[in-house]
Amino acid sequence: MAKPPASLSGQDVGSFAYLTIKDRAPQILTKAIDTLHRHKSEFFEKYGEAGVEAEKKAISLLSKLRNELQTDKPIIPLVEKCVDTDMWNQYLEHHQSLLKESDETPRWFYSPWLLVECYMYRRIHEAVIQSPPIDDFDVFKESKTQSFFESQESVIALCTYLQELVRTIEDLDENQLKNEFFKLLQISLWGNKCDLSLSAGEASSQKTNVLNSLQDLKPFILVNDMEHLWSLLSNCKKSEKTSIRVAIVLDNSGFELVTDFILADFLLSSKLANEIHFYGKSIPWFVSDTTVRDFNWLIDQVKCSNHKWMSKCGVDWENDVKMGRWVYHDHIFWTLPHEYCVMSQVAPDLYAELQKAHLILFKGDLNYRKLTGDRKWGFSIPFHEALNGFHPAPLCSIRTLKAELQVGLQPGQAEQLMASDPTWLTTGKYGIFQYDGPL
Ligand SMILES: O=P(O)(O)OC[C@@]1(O)O[C@H](CO)[C@@H](O)[C@@H]1O
Ligand SMILES: [Mn+2]
Repeated sequence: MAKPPASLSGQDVGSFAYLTIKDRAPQILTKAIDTLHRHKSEFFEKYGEAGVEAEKKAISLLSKLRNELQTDKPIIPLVEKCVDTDMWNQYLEHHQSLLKESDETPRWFYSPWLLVECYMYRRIHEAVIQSPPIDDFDVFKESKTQSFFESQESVIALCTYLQELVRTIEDLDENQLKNEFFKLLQISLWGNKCDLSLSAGEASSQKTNVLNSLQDLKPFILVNDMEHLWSLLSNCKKSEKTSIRVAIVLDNSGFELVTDFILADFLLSSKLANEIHFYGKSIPWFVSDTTVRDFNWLIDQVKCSNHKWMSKCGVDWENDVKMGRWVYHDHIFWTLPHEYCVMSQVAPDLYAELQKAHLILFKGDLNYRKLTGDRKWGFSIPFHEALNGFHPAPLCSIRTLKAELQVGLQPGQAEQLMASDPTWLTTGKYGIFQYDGPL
């Protein structure tokens, strides 16, 4: 197989990668510092003077990190011993060894964007865990919570819609069921517009009822493989398999996670699946990504709502978890900088787990970058080729475009988009359902 193309990187001045490292990353660090500041009295109340000292330490570590980034210093190894520290440091060494010839060292604006961006979030985590007793503080929790509360109206609309649908689901014919499936897939796609790292942690929520906008948003779906997903799951259902397992590799908490839960609930209620396995992050990640705490917090919030249908959803979802129909997993691989084509070597247990699924849905932009290695692929090379050997089970990326990377387009499609909207790759305005697997 030909060598894959070069990685996206901050070396390309003016590129989205470059601008993310130059502008968005320092803003995210500043916001994290500010959040710690604002919680000072809370730390004091909880831990006394030790809490205040810890807050100072975490802030000084984050300020140092911001300075390293802004002055393009070498990427240094992690120091605090954790389950993933050796793997991280080995990966950094590996990158160092690739550069031996040229006398370079891995640096913020020089190394692959995927590596340095993941590294920044891993260093934020290191700063916090090096600062006990506040070492389990999530600097992004507030933004995630805010994005959920600001989307309340949409959440209520979706929960009400779902409850009505589930009540009459037995009466739907094949075609109606398929239409509902497509609707909820699109809700989950557009839910991905609401991530917080693109807006540098500023509010990003869903204020309008997205159900009413689906028709208008259709032209913005650049690759639409929803039919394949329907064929796959409806054939599984017809073959009366004892278990149909769908894996959802989660992205953002808040509104997007609600849309994923709505889809998951529908998959079970329609018997298109009978087990949903969710994969989340084990540490705070890319501002808004879902951790187990966010997962449980959200179900709790939905349950405690005083809106009848919203709270019914929360009760059902909590029950799905209790009964093992919904299973949450985390694995350190999701917060390593590796592209997914090396998962079978780096995390064979996770790869084997994913192989058990009949379908894997990968939510969001970062998952797409890792699926395709975050490389400068041509716009029309096949998705299968960009996956570079990563085929644990039939899979589909559900993502709005927020990075200068897209494969599998029709010849001429990218050129047309570029002419009509030069920002098409990075604003989250366009989306895809891109499938790879047997047809
Ligand atoms: O994975 P998500 O939540 O859809 O997006 C993550 C993201 O905002 O982070 C990076 C910018 O910092 C971009 O790759 C991408 O747009
Ligand atoms: Mn995200």
